[in-house]
Amino acid sequence: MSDTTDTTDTLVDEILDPTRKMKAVQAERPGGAIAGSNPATLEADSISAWFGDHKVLEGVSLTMPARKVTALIGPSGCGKSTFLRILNRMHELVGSASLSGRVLLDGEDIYDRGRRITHARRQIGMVFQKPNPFPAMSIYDNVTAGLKMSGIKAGREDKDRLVEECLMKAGLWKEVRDRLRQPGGALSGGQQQRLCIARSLAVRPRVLLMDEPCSALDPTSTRRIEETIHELTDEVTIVIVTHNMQQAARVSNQCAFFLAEQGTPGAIVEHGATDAMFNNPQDPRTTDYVNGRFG
Ligand SMILES: Nc1ncnc2c1ncn2[C@@H]1O[C@H](COP(=O)(O)OP(=O)(O)OP(=O)(O)O)[C@@H](O)[C@H]1O
Repeated sequence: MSDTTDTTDTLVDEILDPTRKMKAVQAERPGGAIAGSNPATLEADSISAWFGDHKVLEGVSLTMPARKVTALIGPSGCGKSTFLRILNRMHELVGSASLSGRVLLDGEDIYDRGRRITHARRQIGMVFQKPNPFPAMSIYDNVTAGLKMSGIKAGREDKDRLVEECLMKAGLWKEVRDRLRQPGGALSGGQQQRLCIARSLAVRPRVLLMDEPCSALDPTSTRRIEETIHELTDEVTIVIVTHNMQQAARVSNQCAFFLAEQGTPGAIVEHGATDAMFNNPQDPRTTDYVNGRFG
């Protein structure tokens, strides 16, 4: 067996058994390391962001604890999606975009010089507003597509196990197990979104970012995704942008309320436990927003 195959097999084993990698990492580097595969705490420290000269975020600091769901709420244009995209280095894909501040994944700055962008993206996955499976690709290949993009090769048996595991976690296995070779594009919108979640999980992210994942879905599919979010909290830290206050209340442990007032950059007005944000907010602007008085 070649060295390449050994490395590949190890990576696949790590994907299938996250504790294996963590034990190895912890043995090598006491105190933990960025390369682990367990849910991580994500911390934004004084994040400001620009598109060209237009400052869209100002001094945003927020801790998103491991194994918790954090909801980002606020009216349109206040910078929630920009903030989310900063959390996995997607903001820098826009030519005019810039930022200041730090994003710490279990204490390690993903923007440190020398940290590869692909490393951050693999550990911090993203599910988008509109389900975006590869439509002509089979359900099975959609799930394993992330492996290929991350340069991870796997044998058939390992892939089979991984596909089943990820589809189970995404709550889709029972619906598709008899038609894994059918195209991803043939699924319903809600099923496609769960397929995208399964695809994200296949590279064993430590954090999953979700940008309005239910806004294109009907109420039943929305419920199903919310159940999936609940079931995933032991697997991955979740940060979700949502305009739906009931959804924020149902799925999140904590909320951060963003606002961009009168042409000023977006900032966090208030954040805290979801119960407190909805039932006992400290800022009158939060009270108005969560009660649907604006936005
Ligand atoms: N690619 C871009 N180029 C230039 N400006 C942008 C770009 N993307 C977002 N903006 C601007 O940044 C600000 C924040 O936008 P962002 O999409 O982050 O807000 P949001 O709170 O997520 O809004 P929504 O809830 O409507 O999705 C807005 O003023 C928007 O016009």
